[in-house]
Amino acid sequence: MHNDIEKVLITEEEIKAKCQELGRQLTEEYDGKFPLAIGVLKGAMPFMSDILRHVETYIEMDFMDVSSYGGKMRSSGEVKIVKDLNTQVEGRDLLIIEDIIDSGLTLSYLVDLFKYRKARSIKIVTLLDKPSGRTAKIKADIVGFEVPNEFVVGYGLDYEEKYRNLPYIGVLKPRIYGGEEE
Ligand SMILES: O=P(O)(O)OC[C@H]1O[C@H](OP(=O)(O)OP(=O)(O)O)[C@H](O)[C@@H]1O
Ligand code: HPA
Ligand SMILES: [Mg+2]
Repeated sequence: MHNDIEKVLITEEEIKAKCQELGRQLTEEYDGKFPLAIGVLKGAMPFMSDILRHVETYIEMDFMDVSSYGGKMRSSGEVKIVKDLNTQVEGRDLLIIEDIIDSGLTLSYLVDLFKYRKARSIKIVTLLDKPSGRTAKIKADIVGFEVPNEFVVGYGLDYEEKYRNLPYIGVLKPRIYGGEEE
């Protein structure tokens, strides 16, 4: 698996330190508010698990499973709800947790949905931001790292459902996705 990676963009140590830093920031932001943290499956799972362990105030967790890439490298443009929340969001302070904002289509769909459901406030924390991929008008409130215009894998992010369990963020060798070898 590690042999499929051409280069590491963000190391395991850098991710750990960032989760600590952002967790502290969220503790200050949400102290006394009991927000609902919403993890966007499947990609946000490792980041959500690591960042929330550094949030030292009451927080509720729920999950939404949406998919638009279907394991591929380009968004289908259509966001599908695979699993909805179990929690009512009306009047709640929401914290959406994402692994990456690329085109922004997933998050703009979710933000619209939660506004329609009358959330009190909506904030977004994302581990990665790829501004060059953006087609929808959406911005995260908290960003871990900015990444270049490359397809990245690891720490939740997949290519054809593989590599989510890598502890770092990297770029695949071109032969893995059928490109030219370097
Ligand atoms: O900004 P966008 O272009 O919408 O891309 C970001 C979304 O795409 C990926 O999810 P995907 O649909 O691949 O589902 P997954 O998390 O199950 O891999 C990623 O986890 C984000 O949720
Ligand atoms: O760069 C990416 N990698 C993996 N999944 C993704 N979903 C949106 N962008 C990406
Ligand atoms: Mg995916």
